[in-house]
Amino acid sequence: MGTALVVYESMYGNTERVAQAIAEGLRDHVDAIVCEVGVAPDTLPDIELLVVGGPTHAFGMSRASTREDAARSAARPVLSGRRGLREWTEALSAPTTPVALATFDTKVARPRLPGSAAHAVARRLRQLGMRPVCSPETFHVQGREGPLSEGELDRARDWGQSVARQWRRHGSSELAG
Ligand SMILES: Cc1cc2nc3c(=O)[nH]c(=O)nc-3n(C[C@H](O)[C@H](O)[C@H](O)COP(=O)(O)O)c2cc1C
Repeated sequence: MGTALVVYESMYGNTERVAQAIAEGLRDHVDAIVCEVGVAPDTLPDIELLVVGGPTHAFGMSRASTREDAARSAARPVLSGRRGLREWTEALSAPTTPVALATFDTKVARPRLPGSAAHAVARRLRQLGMRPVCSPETFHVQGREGPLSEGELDRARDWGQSVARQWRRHGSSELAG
């Protein structure tokens, strides 16, 4: 059984908490490492399952300008101010071995806005040859800086378990096809 890597972007810590909960769920089935996007590797040797998530900013993945906006209003330094999923995936090399994929994002619960960082990053990673095992998933926060809506960490743990189960069911060879 190979290793799973969870890469997250987070300004205020909400997506980071979701990523940690997803990794807990994954670990019922597979070894899982969690990595903040600023220090995520640009190649993926030995990774069989990649789980990627970040906050939805301006209907998609963050940009330098939206991260600056996020930092301006924050009481503490933001976690992923320097590099987001967009910049990481631009630097990422296409894997030479099959990599299964699952993506998630966080969004405000209200108002319900269109757009999704999870869909956007999935599109980019599919272009690098990765194969999604499930649809992108969204977890909700109560306001721009959080907190997470009630029950979202439990849902994230369950989703992590379900991603690992679907990955095992499909098998990496079929996903590579
Ligand atoms: C600049 C900026 C733009 C945002 N745009 C959206 C948006 O288009 N849709 C949405 O649902 N939430 C939006 N949000 C709310 C973020 O999704 C929310 O801050 C995030 O889920 C919190 O996660 P984090 O603590 O990991 O950064 C935006 C937040 C910021 C700071």
